[in-house]
Amino acid sequence: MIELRETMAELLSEALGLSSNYVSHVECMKSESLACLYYPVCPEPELTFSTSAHSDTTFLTLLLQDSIGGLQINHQNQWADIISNDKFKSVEHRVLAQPVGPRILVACFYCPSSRSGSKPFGPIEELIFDRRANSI
Ligand SMILES: O=C(O)CCC(=O)C(=O)O
Ligand SMILES: [Fe+2]
Repeated sequence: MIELRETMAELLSEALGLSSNYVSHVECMKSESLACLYYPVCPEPELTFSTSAHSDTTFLTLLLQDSIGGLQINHQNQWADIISNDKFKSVEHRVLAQPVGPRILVACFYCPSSRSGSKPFGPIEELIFDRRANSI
């Protein structure tokens, strides 16, 4: 997972047009926690959700899931992502209950290091769009 984090940090940095070590350097995904999720078979999935709509507060979530399905994302809502200044949004998603299964997956949540305490994170300076400079 550590190697995967380093690779993802490099790819995310480059996708933002930043130097490849940028995300790693600011330590916004320095620590990770794993959750093993188990969704039992639901006899009446149309009456409920496995997980209601939400967006993760982590910097990045990676999922290793089986073939049962059910995860949905919402492209319509405009959620602000203060780290990448809206370039990467925290996508709203939910999980439908399934009449088959169980559904089993592992979620890895990447967060700033707990050792960085209350270190504030703001928009990446290089990504701040100056409307005044572009209005001429
Ligand atoms: O079960 C899933 O596919 C997603 C779980 C999830 O959204 C979460 O743990 O934050
Ligand atoms: Fe989630």
